[in-house]
Amino acid sequence: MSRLVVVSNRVAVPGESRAGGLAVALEAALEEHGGLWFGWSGKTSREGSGQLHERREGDIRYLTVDLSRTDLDAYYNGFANRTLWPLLHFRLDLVDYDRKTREGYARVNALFAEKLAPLLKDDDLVWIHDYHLIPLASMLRERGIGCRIGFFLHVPMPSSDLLAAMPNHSRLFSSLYAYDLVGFQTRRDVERFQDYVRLFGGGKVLRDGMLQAPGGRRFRAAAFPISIDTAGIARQSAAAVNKTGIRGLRASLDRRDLAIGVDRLDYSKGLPERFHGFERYLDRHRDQKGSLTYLQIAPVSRGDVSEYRKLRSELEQISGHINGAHAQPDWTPLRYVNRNFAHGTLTGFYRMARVGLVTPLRDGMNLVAKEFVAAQDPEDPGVLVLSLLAGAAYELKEALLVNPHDYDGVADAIAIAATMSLDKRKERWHAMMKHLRKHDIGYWRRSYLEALETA
Ligand SMILES: O=P(O)(O)OC[C@H]1O[C@H](O[C@H]2O[C@H](CO)[C@@H](O)[C@H](O)[C@H]2O)[C@H](O)[C@@H](O)[C@@H]1O
Ligand SMILES: O=c1ccn([C@@H]2O[C@H](COP(=O)(O)OP(=O)(O)O)[C@@H](O)[C@H]2O)c(=O)[nH]1
Repeated sequence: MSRLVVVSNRVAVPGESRAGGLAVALEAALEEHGGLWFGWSGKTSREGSGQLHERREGDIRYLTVDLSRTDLDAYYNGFANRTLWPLLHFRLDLVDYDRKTREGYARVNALFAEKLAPLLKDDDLVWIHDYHLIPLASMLRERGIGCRIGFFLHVPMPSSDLLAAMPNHSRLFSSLYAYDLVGFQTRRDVERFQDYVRLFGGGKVLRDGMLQAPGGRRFRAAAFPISIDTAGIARQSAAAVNKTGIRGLRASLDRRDLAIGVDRLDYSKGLPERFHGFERYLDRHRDQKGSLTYLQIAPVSRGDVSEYRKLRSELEQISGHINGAHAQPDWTPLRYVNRNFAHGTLTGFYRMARVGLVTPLRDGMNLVAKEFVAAQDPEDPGVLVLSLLAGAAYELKEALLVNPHDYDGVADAIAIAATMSLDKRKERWHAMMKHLRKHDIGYWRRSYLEALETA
């Protein structure tokens, strides 16, 4: 079996790791193959970029690199999160294109290539993750690396016209041609990438997912929808019931039902729209008023990027307005919390909720949607209200699917979810759980790595 080398912007070093599906999946893959996980250390250094940190845990070697403040600002806060993130989430209006941050992004990718290339062997399998590292394979190839290299894009691939609106787009996106396998979350993302290659990228779409770059190099593009540790989350949520934090939330609800949302504070997650949808629910379904409390957990994310700071103050304003207009002396309709919670606690919260609200404007997948389903009590499952514009909607078809821009539709879906009969709730939940049991995180990584091995 080949050694696996995983490269991602964030590395879940044991002890420092943030809970999440990706860490679980990649750790299990590295344990199976033995290997190396390489990426940013999460730290800035006054001595400049390049200082390496190493840690070993069994057969896994974690190698991380510090970045200077200037490089981090250009690469992560700049080009990755102010240019590529909005572009890939269909938000041309928010794209800030700047040659300087683009150079910083290229510089950090080149630094990764320089540190990684000497460590690679011909029979390694290299798996690079996400929009932070698009040009990395081409930079490794320039340094003579010939082993199999795969890429997985965790975020959406937008329409090709949007990609083509970015200055110098082909220099960046044609660097994807250096991979052997390019993985996307959904079939639609693959189709949109094929359109780009055909219409703007000078390449050809062949049969069976194969693509041909202008120089004749062939590579494959396919969908591998990421998932969760379904069985693990079901066990974790059942065990969470008696934890203090969970009991505290239940007691505070005073027998009211709970609706829950869990999202990084990001404009792609559609939080202002969701708040408006909830307010519309309070207005349109007065008979239900006072029977449902909505808890929105929204840990601050990318706080150095101005759009994220603006969003935070916008949400504070809307949540204050909703509670001011609708709260009663003994009931606050919306609880808005900017804290990060451990996975073990979140799964207990999900299980307690009658309604799960996942309404992004665009999302590559959205693991919270899948976690919400897996965490439900089989005897009394809650209902998922899910945006049609999340990757997860391609699989979780028995959720109540909504368009997040349609506030009335979101409002009515909340009302339907809150009053759905037990039989209907069970029927929908069983169908989604059946899918998630088979298509779990292990299925995702096995299918990707098998495809890369045979690429
Ligand atoms: O690393 P951050 O800047 O703090 O952001 C966290 C991650 O956000 C994005 O997640 C995406 O990946 C999920 C798993 O595939 C997917 O379900 C979700 O739809 C995506 O938004 C980002 O792509 C990651 O690189 C970040 O680490
Ligand atoms: O307070 C929190 C909020 C979120 N999460 C986890 O962060 C991940 C978010 O993944 P998702 O795909 O939904 O969105 P992303 O943030 O990656 O865009 C999920 O595993 C959540 O359980 C967490 O552990 N604590």
